[in-house]
Amino acid sequence: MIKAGIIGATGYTGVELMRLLAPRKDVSIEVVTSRELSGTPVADVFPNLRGYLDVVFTEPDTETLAACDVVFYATPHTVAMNTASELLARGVRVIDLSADFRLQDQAVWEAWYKTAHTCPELIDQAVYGLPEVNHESITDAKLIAVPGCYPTAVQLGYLPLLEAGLIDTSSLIADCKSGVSGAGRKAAVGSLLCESSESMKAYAVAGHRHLPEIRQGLTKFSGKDVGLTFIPHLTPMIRGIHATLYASPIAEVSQEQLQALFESRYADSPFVDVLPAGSEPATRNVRGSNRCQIAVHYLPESQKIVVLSVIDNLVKGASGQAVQNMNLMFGLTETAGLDVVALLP
Ligand SMILES: NC(=O)C1=CN([C@@H]2O[C@H](COP(=O)(O)OP(=O)(O)OC[C@H]3O[C@@H](n4cnc5c(N)ncnc54)[C@H](OP(=O)(O)O)[C@@H]3O)[C@@H](O)[C@H]2O)C=CC1
Ligand SMILES: CC(=O)N[C@@H](CCC(=O)OP(=O)(O)O)C(=O)O
Repeated sequence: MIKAGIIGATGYTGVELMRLLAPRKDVSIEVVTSRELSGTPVADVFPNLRGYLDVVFTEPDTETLAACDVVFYATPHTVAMNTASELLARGVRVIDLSADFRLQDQAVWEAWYKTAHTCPELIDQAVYGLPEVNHESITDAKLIAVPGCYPTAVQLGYLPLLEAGLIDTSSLIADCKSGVSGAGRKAAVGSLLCESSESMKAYAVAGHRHLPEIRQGLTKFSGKDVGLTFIPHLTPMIRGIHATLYASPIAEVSQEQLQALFESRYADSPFVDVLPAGSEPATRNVRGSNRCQIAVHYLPESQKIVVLSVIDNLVKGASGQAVQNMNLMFGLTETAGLDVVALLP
């Protein structure tokens, strides 16, 4: 039985971790933290978990958390970097859903997150938790940096093209849309129903903190510098990321060749579903599931490749991917507890 702790269990990703882990017979959720709701039973706040999880929120406390085999940080950026090293020193495996250990260049991280990194010595030890790329190293990892939601959708979409060296890397364009749960559960005017429904807008056009994370991954896949324009948009849905990715081939390509490339690259990836040629994936078809659905199109008239990639930001974009990493770290079946069909409608 794997003993698990969740720091920040009242946020959207924390609640999603509880939803995915509570029914499992091979995992026991021992500690769930919330500073605000310490002392309150989980089911009083989240009645969907009644009968599945009989624990009480507690204050985050290293001593209590150290009794776990694995601790998930479902906390805002800059929390994990202050206490993860104590847990690791006590033999606990750490899976961080925030960005504290995602960027390998400390200076770049500090520039984008606008603060000094308090635990730079762990940056090199952290494994970037994208199993479709780092499957082997995740198995041996003690500390996982779970990728961000946009970076998951964008990297999985561009990966086969970059590894195969098929596209011009100097001017990639990632046009991305997110549901409002991506902004977290904290009260914020922009997340109010009256502000976010019946409307759609781009944001962080001048620079979003996922830009360096995506660029870091794409550069590794291609072995070349990558020029990337990444524009996120807020859309009036709760869950979902839709990424439309543009690329120019450097030599002649065909739809059949691209389709075969994507299908063979993801043949052994249980959570990447390459759709038939001509498909137009929708976020609703991955809602609540850990799947990334991808369609690749070649447009002969403009000579552009367009990849469409959709995920649920809270599942493959965060908590589901975190559980996928846990499964690999503990030698379990990669799909354990994640074989869930998307919710429709
Ligand atoms: N929402 C999404 O789609 C995605 C989120 N992420 C990342 O996952 C992390 C969590 O996101 P999300 O669930 O949306 O966030 P929320 O804002 O919904 O929840 C944050 C949680 O962290 C706790 N918390 C806040 N500050 C601290 C602190 N200093 N120490 C301990 N606990 C703290 C809060 O509880 P309390 O204050 O009561 O302690 C709360 O439970 C973030 O880093 C986010 O960037 C990644 C990918 C997608
Ligand atoms: C819609 C929305 O606000 N999305 C968030 C990104 C989601 C997320 O939390 O990603 P990180 O883990 O990297 O922070 C944003 O743009 O800030």
